[in-house]
Parts: sequence; structure tokens; C-alpha cells
Amino acid sequence: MTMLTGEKPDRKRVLLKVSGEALMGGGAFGVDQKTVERIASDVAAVVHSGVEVCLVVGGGNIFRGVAAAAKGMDRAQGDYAGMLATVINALLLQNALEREELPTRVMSAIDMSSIAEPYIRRRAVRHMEKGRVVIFAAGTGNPFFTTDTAAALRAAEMECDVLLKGTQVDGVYSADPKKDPSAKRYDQLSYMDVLAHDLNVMDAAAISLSRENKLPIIVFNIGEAGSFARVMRGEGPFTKIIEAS
Ligand SMILES: Nc1ncnc2c1ncn2[C@@H]1O[C@H](COP(=O)(O)OP(=O)(O)OP(=O)(O)O)[C@@H](O)[C@H]1O
Ligand SMILES: O=c1ccn([C@@H]2O[C@H](COP(=O)(O)O)[C@@H](O)[C@H]2O)c(=O)[nH]1
Repeated sequence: MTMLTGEKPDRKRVLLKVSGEALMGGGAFGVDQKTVERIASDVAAVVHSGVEVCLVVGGGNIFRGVAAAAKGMDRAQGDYAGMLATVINALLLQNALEREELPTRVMSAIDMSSIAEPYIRRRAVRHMEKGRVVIFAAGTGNPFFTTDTAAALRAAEMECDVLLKGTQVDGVYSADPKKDPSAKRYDQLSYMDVLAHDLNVMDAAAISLSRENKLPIIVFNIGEAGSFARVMRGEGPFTKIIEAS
């Protein structure tokens, strides 16, 4: 039974958004190899439990267009640089996943055929049906977006059951917990709660797209070893974002 036949799929498929900043480990910039290996091993554990996993990786550990624009750089040019940063992270993750003996493909939203396949939705679906871990690189391929939006977009295209945002905080708080230690963590929120209260853990475009596609979002701390598998078993801490009942 395949998605391409149009029949209801008999499988569990998830998209994990890996924070670029999480790849820094304890560092202030770039990539900590041990952290990449640990995240790859966490992904392998979930794949071995029978779940189809695809990934979107951020680039904030290397370059963010919006930060460069604040210092005078042209925003779109900075965003293209940011998207290239995600490709670097995708290649590093691919290598670490292959060392876990997982079959992988990197598919890029910006054409760079020497190092990654171009993103073609139906090919990505086939890769996943064959048990490959697909890493979606270069975000949406468009400036003025983020990899959170790319994650919501690819999760909808792949008909994933859930979008997991693996970030540096263990859920969505009433305020940024890095700035306000008294902020309270929520176990569950509606998409509208997040939008109406401007809870900036994820950008509004990603929340809106997920809402339109009835795609549940789970926000959790990917910095904790084994957290991806624990969240998949329903063990917290995490915040679930769904439609209000
Ligand atoms: N209400 C909130 N609840 C939780 N975190 C929040 C909130 N508001 C802001 N944040 C911040 O949002 C950050 C996560 O989003 P951000 O886009 O900065 O990173 P990311 O997507 O994980 O990383 P990258 O962009 O590098 O891929 C958290 O580290 C936290 O500091
Ligand atoms: O669709 C996209 C995705 C990303 N960008 C740029 O890349 C950087 C890094 O992505 P993060 O989501 O911040 O990790 C982002 O700041 C943008 O500059 C993009 O332009 N379009």
C-alpha cells in the first residue's frame, strides 16, 4: 500500500525539525561533531522502532538572514546564505546517519545536483516508502521564510502524522524561558493560543500552515539524549500544539 496510489497509508510517518543551534552542543557557533552523532543515534532509535522519519535542519548555528539584515546586509541575500547553511548541516547529519547504517537522501530546495538531489515531492515520498531517511535541505528555497515553515510545508507534503520541533527548550512557555525564568511551560496549546499570544517558539507562518493542514506540532528539547524516542512514546516534557477541542 503506497501513498502514491492514493490509498490510506498504513504507517507512522513523522517529520523532525532539528534546530541548527542545537548542533552547536555547548559551543557558541558552528557544529559539535559529538552532538551531531548523538542526534543521529537518537533518530536511528526511532527509525528502528518502525517509524518513517524525515528531517528538516535549521541553519541558525551558522547564519541567519534576519540577523545579517539587522547589520545592514540585503535581507534576501542573507537568507540565501542562511539556506546554504542548512545544506552544510544536512550533509553533516547525512554522514552521521549513514554511520548509523541508515539509508538516507538529502533533497535540496535549491538546485545543487553535485551534492544533493533536487526536491521532487513524489520522489521524496518514494524514498520514504523505501525506508530511507530523507533530509530536506535549503528550507523552502525562498528568502523571507524559516526552516520552521519549511518543516511545516514538507510535513504536509509528506502527509506526516506529526511535526516534531526539536529545539533548545522543552516546550512552549508563556514567555521566552531564556529571558524570563518565571515563564510557565504549557503541556498543550491550540494553534490560535500560540498565534494570539505571540509565543515565539515557532514562526507564525509555520503555525498557520500546520493549522490549515491539521498537522499536530510537538515542541521538545533535542539537547537531551534520547528525547526524540521518549517523546515518540508520549513521555514528556513537551508541548503539543493542536486544534482546540
Ligand atoms: N514562548 C516561548 N516558549 C518557548 N521558547 C521560546 C518562546 N519565545 C521564544 N522562545 C525561544 O525560541 C527558541 C526556539 O526557536 P528558534 O527559531 O530561535 O530556534 P530553532 O528553530 O530551534 O533553531 P534554528 O533556527 O537554529 O534552527 C527557543 O530557544 C527559545 O529561546
Ligand atoms: O525557507 C527558508 C529557510 C531558511 N531561510 C534562511 O536560512 C536561515 C537559517 O534557517 P533557520 O530557520 O533560522 O534555522 C534563516 O534565518 C533564513 O535566513 C530562508 O531564507 N528560507
